[in-house]
Amino acid sequence: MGIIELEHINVDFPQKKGKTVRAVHDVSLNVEKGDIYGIVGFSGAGKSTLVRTINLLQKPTAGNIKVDGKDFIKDGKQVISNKDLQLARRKIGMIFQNFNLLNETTVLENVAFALKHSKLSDEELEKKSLELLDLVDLKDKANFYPVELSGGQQQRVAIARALANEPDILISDEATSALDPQNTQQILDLLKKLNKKLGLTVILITHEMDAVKKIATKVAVMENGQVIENGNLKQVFLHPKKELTKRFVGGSLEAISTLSSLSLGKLGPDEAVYQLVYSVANVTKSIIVELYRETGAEASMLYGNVELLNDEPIGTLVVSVKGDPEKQKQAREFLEKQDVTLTRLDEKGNLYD
Ligand SMILES: Nc1ncnc2c1ncn2[C@@H]1O[C@H](COP(=O)(O)OP(=O)(O)OP(=O)(O)O)[C@@H](O)[C@H]1O
Repeated sequence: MGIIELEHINVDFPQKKGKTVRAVHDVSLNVEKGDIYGIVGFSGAGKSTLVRTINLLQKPTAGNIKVDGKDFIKDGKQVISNKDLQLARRKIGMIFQNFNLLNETTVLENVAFALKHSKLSDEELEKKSLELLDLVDLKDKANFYPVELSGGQQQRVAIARALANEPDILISDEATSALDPQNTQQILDLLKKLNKKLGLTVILITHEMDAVKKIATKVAVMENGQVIENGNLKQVFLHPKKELTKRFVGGSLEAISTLSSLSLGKLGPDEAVYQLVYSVANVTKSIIVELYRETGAEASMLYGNVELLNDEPIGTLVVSVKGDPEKQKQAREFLEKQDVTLTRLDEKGNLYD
């Protein structure tokens, strides 16, 4: 049993003249307790609308929703009372791209605000808020105002506030999108720490595959309101089935920027660029050397990197293979037989089509 079970969810928005927009279309997802579940897709894919159904900030038009064993929606109808929903929502924290902090109050008061419904005394409230700030390493900023903090620090305050009611689930909606790479890394590290330390289940909505690669255990790719591919991160990353997923996986920002800085110019008919993604543990021999030995085709390396995908080393190589059409064919056949995910790229690092 998953902590979040979504079955056949539709979300329709009525438009003028009786038309409707289907923002979420027949989505089923099962999130297990302790998952860091990445949901990726371009802007407008339906990510936010989908996750807002989890706590019924957005009511679905059809489908079933069950959270922590409790039915929220059955056949598109709310079956949880509003009072129970209010309590259940406290166990689902949310953080957003723009932090949503109260700028006229201190960091400490921002966190304490989330506990205003509790019966804690002022003293207990302050103690608990300081503990939460300690958890995100910001105890020393308790009396600062949000504007006096960096973006990354403001997001950490938002995380402390989201944790005030000891939620089981934290929904992060593009929480790192407005941050620079260093602050992004800090927030991702913090989410992973909270996942490990508190057993927090995290839903990570993002348009950046790089964020998902760093911490997610599972991933769902959305397009036009639908989940087009989902599963274990490594499985999806190493064996993407859909073109869009390949684009996200292959769209390693670093590889693309390296390729564009090389300014290769239009590729000739005797040249092809390939991206190879593989598990370092499985591929021990040099594919480039073997390629030459087997086919006589020469490959030069344009980009190479090893990164940790959820703590497992994954290699990415971008190579340019030169040779006449017959050699190209042999080279491609050889590469396809290897234990790698092969994607052909154009001179700018985009998918070749
Ligand atoms: N309240 C609404 N009324 C009408 N259409 C809406 C509404 N909310 C969202 N949509 C539409 O639903 C689709 C999905 O939007 P959604 O915000 O969920 O996408 P997203 O993947 O989260 O993108 P982004 O990252 O840009 O928010 C879009 O086409 C959007 O225009």
